[in-house]
Amino acid sequence: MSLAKDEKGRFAVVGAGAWGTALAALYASAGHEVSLLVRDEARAATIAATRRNEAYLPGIDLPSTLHPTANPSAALTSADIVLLVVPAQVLGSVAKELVHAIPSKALVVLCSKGIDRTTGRFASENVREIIGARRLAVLSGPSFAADVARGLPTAVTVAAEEASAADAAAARLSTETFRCYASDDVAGVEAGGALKNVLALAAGAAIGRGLGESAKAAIVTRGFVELRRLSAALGGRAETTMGLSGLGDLLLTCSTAQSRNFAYGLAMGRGEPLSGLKLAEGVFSAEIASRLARERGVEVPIIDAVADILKGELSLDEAMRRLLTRPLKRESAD
Ligand SMILES: NC(=O)C1=CN([C@@H]2O[C@H](COP(=O)(O)OP(=O)(O)OC[C@H]3O[C@@H](n4cnc5c(N)ncnc54)[C@H](OP(=O)(O)O)[C@@H]3O)[C@@H](O)[C@H]2O)C=CC1
Ligand SMILES: O=C(CO)COP(=O)(O)O
Repeated sequence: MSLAKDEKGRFAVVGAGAWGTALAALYASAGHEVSLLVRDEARAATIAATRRNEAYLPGIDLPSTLHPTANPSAALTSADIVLLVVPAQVLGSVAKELVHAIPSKALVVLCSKGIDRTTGRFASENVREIIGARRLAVLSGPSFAADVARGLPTAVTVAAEEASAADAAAARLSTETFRCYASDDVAGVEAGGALKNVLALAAGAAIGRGLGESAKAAIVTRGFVELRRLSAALGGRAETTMGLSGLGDLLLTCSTAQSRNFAYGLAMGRGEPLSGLKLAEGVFSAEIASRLARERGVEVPIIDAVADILKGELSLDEAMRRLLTRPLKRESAD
């Protein structure tokens, strides 16, 4: 049940990076009224004038009905749906800064995929006390910004604490090319979105180091076991990890250098410079994911290895040796 064609929403998208711009383009193309809140005034003016966001979505024409602005109240005042699309590490501060400008009845949709490394919290936990849980939803699933901005089809999960609120949010966020499945498993959806990024670093590193597709498949499969274990320990349901924001996004992100996390892992594996690479959320989530697992007594050897490599405490070759020489055991999915 998506919105009827004449039921148009007033969307405000906060964050004009790749994903924010893509979602703004998606909803503007679907006929909704859309404001895109850009941090920098000059960039907002350039996007408005050129109908392009070359820094983040090169070569993609943006609909003329999308309104870029650097003015928070202009973007937010009349919105009935607000999408927060900034990196996980700044989501809390951005929410605090804007909360007074967000209309009290607006649905607030969190689109970041990561864990705040200072608080150890996922997006909804971080923002709940600022915005209020009742009007929050999270959106996650296999969705490269460039694909969505071009109008290519995909399906994602939209979660909210109440099942009926999730149904309503999924209906409002679905378009003809963007199919939203509803879920009331917020923890599971957020865990899937954040942990797949860490595992994509490992998959990319294996390919970059020349270990081959077989090694990558083994890492992705055993990584998925870790995702399932840790998600369950954090309150997520098993069926969610088998869905779009678990297996679905893991497969996408571990399969191509179009993923910034996979590309970052590739560069790590090749020993190439890492500075100047695009946002790879897994880099910020790895150590805290490893800590959350340790605190809950959950075994996540691949996630631990990624965290140790990023801290400079382990080489890739040592990491592979460490993984391959763990005590042999029966294969188990949990
Ligand atoms: N790209 C994708 O395909 C997808 C991304 N996501 C998730 O969405 C989130 C955002 O990713 P994405 O848009 O791709 O990232 P980008 O790096 O492309 O863009 C980040 C955006 O956040 C803004 N920003 C950064 N810091 C702040 C701050 N302190 N205050 C306000 N704005 C800030 C940046 O502004 P400025 O340009 O001024 O620095 C920029 O507009 C991530 O968690 C990512 O995992 C989810 C699904 C798909
Ligand atoms: O989350 C994404 C696809 O679903 C985007 O992945 P990257 O951030 O690795 O590019």
